[in-house]
Amino acid sequence: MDALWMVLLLVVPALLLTSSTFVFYFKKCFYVGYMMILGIVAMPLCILKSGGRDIENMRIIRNLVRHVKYFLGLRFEVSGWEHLQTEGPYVIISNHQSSLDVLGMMEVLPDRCSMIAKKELIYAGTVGMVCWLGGIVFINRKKTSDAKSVMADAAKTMQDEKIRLWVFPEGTRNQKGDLLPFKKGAFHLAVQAQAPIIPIVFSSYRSFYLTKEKEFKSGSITLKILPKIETKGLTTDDVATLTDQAYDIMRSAFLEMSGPAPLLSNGPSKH
Ligand SMILES: CCCCCCCCCCCCCCCC(=O)SCCNC(=O)CCNC(=O)[C@H](O)C(C)(C)COP(=O)(O)OP(=O)(O)OC[C@H]1O[C@@H](n2cnc3c(N)ncnc32)[C@H](O)[C@@H]1OP(=O)(O)O
Ligand SMILES: CCCCCCCC/C=C\CCCCCCCC(=O)OC[C@@H](O)COP(=O)(O)O
Repeated sequence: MDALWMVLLLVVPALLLTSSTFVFYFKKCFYVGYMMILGIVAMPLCILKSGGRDIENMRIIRNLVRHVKYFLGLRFEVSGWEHLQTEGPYVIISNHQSSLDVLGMMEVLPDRCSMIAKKELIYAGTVGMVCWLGGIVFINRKKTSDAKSVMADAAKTMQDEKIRLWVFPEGTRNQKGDLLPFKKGAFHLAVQAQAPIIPIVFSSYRSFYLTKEKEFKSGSITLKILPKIETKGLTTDDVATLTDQAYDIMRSAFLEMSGPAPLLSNGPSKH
């Protein structure tokens, strides 16, 4: 009997831990489960601090999430901190590879900064509730007119309440080894708020995180904060050029940091 227990308690987990597929699912489940638990901790803290939905809750969220990287074996190296030393509102734009991006965001998230997210995220259990408490602006990606009016309100709030917003201009997650063409919302937002844009580029996750191959190893991620792009005096007519300008800057930084994209069957097209 004792021998059987020995096998169950030691040998089976040891075998499982040598399977990279098992490690992949284990780490992913751990990540979601642990973030849900952190959500339970965050909710009362946020409500006690500010009584409800408030951008100041992002400080609590940032502090609670920062250690999660250690459990997953991830390291972040950040360069260009000086570019975040900007007073007042701005729009941060970054590439979006996975829900793991949240860990990188929390490494660099400035004060009074929330995000734009798809509205489905509000239903993600305690994480969704915490997103709401942290002042995340939810948009319906399928209804451009609704998304535009929500973002126009957000531009006004940015000016009135000196708020920063983080947007993923690709509009969805992407692990193709290159950036997707940018949507224009982030740039309209910056022009409407007359606020600068600060691009942040995450290096590729492909050396440690491969969803198709079911691999999730330890790894290191570089976050490169790039110089701000001014929008003062720009109007709606300038949005297309501004979008192209930001795309070119971020794409070259991404390729430089991560190496060229792997060959794709139908390569990414610009806009
Ligand atoms: C403590 C523990 C708990 C853990 C606690 C975790 C906490 C923290 C987690 C947070 C995590 C967040 C992570 C979320 C991550 C996502 O949810 S990513 C997905 C959601 N985000 C986005 O989609 C943002 C980017 N998307 C956009 O900006 C898109 O432009 C929009 C607004 C959705 C519209 O989409 P679209 O129609 O497909 O796009 P697009 O071609 O750009 O626009 C169509 C036309 O509308 C125009 N237009 C677009 N936007 C506008 C605008 N705002 N004003 C005027 N015109 C506009 C365009 O110019 C274009 O017209 P033309 O120039 O062609 O004539
Ligand atoms: C309808 C349910 C929405 C997702 C539920 C996932 C539960 C996540 C729980 C813990 C993970 C913590 C990080 C949460 C933040 C995740 C944000 C995110 O990455 O959303 C996906 C969105 O950027 C793009 O989605 P699509 O690939 O375009 O679709």
